[in-house]
Amino acid sequence: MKLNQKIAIVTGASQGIGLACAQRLVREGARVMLVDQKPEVEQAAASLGDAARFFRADVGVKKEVDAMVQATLDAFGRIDILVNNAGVTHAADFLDLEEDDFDRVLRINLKSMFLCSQAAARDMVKRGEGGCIINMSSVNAELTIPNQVPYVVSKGGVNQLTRVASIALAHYGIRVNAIGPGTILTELAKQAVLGSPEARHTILSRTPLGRCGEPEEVASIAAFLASDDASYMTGQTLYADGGRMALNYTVPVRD
Ligand SMILES: NC(=O)C1=CN([C@@H]2O[C@H](COP(=O)(O)OP(=O)(O)OC[C@H]3O[C@@H](n4cnc5c(N)ncnc54)[C@H](O)[C@@H]3O)[C@@H](O)[C@H]2O)C=CC1
Ligand SMILES: C[C@H](O)[C@@H]1OC(=O)[C@H](O)[C@@H]1O
Repeated sequence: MKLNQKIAIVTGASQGIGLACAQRLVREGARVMLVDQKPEVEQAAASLGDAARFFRADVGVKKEVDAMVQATLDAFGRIDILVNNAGVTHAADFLDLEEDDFDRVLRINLKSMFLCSQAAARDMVKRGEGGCIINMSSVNAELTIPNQVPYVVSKGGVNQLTRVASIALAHYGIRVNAIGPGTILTELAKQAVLGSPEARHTILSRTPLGRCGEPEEVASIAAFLASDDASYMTGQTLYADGGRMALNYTVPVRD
């Protein structure tokens, strides 16, 4: 139980990687505020028992982020860990992409992480006992998917936000790191890149471990980064992608 009595916020926690992170942090002894815009977040929190609460918010809206932080302080009295996980994608070719779609993805995937980090860090600084922020980036911070322009742009920004926030907050004992998953078996990936056998084959042909990842294999990294086992790590992005998805290298796909 490496996170005994720590208080965590996990955004995008109704399903997928976020829910897996909340489950693992609870297993490690933390108490967790699950945050999501979807009503399913209530059921997700209920599945975790007394160690969890829920708050519905659009984390790309400052007013709702401030309310999320206040609700966490009201419920648990402090914030030790923030997992910025909420994210969306939008598929469109560069020349067809609409401004509103670009803005929406950047607001949710990148601006939200700034808003949540600033709001949580202000409480951590006030309390003077340090803290930990974990941003959910992606291999797509470095590997481009041509028809997912705002997604790859947002994830590149997440890596830089992680670095700049880590420098700004180090003096206060607040560590800021990111996780860069490869293709993980969630609704997002199923809709974005796993929609056909051909698409799945393409991804697996560039994945040396020969399979997509499970949400729990990302959650274990979040639990590590949140714990004192990572006490000397800040400003880093840890990739969990089954082996770098190299552009020209392919591996035999084991069906
Ligand atoms: N699934 C994958 O292959 C990979 C996912 N990621 C990242 O992991 C994170 C989680 O992704 P998945 O679990 O796959 O997605 P998902 O689509 O299964 O779950 C995302 C959750 O975030 C919530 N959400 C979306 N916009 C929100 C907002 N404005 N406010 C609050 N909640 C919001 C959704 O309601 C949903 O419950 C995302 O940041 C994604 O970019 C990164 C690499 C790979
Ligand atoms: C939306 C992407 O295609 C999905 O999320 C990621 O970051 C991985 O590249 C997945 O394929």
